[in-house]
Amino acid sequence: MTTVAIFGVGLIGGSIALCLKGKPGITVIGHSNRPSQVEKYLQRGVVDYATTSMQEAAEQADFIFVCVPVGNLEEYIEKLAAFQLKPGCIITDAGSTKASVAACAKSLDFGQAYFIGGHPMAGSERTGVEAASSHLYENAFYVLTPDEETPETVVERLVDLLSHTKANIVRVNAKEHDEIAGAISHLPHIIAVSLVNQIRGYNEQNDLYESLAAGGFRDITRIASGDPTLWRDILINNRHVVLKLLHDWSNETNKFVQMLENADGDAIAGAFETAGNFRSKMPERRKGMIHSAFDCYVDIPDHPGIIGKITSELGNSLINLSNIHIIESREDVPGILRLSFRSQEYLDQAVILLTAKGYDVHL
Ligand SMILES: NC(=O)c1ccc[n+]([C@@H]2O[C@H](COP(=O)([O-])OP(=O)(O)OC[C@H]3O[C@@H](n4cnc5c(N)ncnc54)[C@H](O)[C@@H]3O)[C@@H](O)[C@H]2O)c1
Ligand SMILES: O=C(O)C(=O)C[C@]1(C(=O)O)C=C[C@@H](O)C=C1
Repeated sequence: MTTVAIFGVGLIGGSIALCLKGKPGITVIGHSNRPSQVEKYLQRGVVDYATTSMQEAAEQADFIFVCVPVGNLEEYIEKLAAFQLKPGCIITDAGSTKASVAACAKSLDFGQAYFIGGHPMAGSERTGVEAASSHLYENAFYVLTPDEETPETVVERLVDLLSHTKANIVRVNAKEHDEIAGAISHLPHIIAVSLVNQIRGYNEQNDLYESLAAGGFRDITRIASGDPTLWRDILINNRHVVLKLLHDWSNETNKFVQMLENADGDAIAGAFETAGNFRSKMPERRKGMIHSAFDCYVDIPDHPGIIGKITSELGNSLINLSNIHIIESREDVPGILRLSFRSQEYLDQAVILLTAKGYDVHL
């Protein structure tokens, strides 16, 4: 039996738990300091067992996932080093930054246990176990940052366990990870927040700004609704990288200032063309890179006409679909349909309708 302990059963930890729970030979233990949370994990069926004792969860684990906010990672890793961990136990984390946690782990003595940094490149602006989904990591990239001293067999054991997430595992150096994550995740969050705050200022004088904001504004600003504490921690932790990126960003926006001052239409069109070409080359299936704003996943049994039936049910109830995508269908699992909507309202209506009609719907 393989025992997996998860510290921080929120969006990310809860989704890992859901990927692993019920798989042959795997038991999932969830930990929270708060008894009410422990109760909740059990009630929602996210874990097999839950406890408020960190030591109890850690000492029986073969794998430990630390999925707490970046600002609390080091304190958790330090506590783990004080326990009698099982020989061969693998500790990993899910933090959005990797260099500082890797340095912290390196400074500790885990006995015969190992630490390998991790970061699933998928998530959402939502938090908490309520937002967890067994489909979150499907087709996304999942970064591991083993160092040169981590034995290959140990990395392979973790990769093997993570195959249940259906993510693509990639190995990246921790420092390089932080530079890239800074550019493709941390900087976009800052841009989204600054943009929303700029418009919020105009809206104070005239609330038509808010009313007229349509697809473009909503698409680029969804991530501005991320958890403030979580993002505070990420940005402070990776501030040296992010500061350099903001400097480059300022140069990019200055190019637009110049192009507009010069009314240089060719340069403006050229900027859109270059960006469009690059973006269109990003494969759609890479959920971690680009994913639609309001998605749900429906398990579809292998019946002819089932997709038409689902879309008709939605159409009959005037629920507008913005996209539909069949995620690979394999012999051992039912097919999965990804349904995308333009608003949270349509998504909520679709989930209620399809669940009432007996479909298995996941967020
Ligand atoms: N949100 C994303 O899109 C995303 C994606 C990839 C990785 N991550 C990383 O995963 C980790 C967890 O993020 P999440 O989105 O699951 O957040 P979340 O708020 O949904 O979950 C955090 C969990 O940690 C627990 N926790 C334990 N100690 C805590 C403390 N002192 N303060 C606050 N919470 C504490 C919370 O109870 C909760 O269960 C973070 O390190 C984050 O950087 C997030
Ligand atoms: O899709 C989102 O809402 C996310 O914010 C996910 C996202 C990202 O920026 O892409 C956020 C933080 C992570 O560490 C990894 C993924």
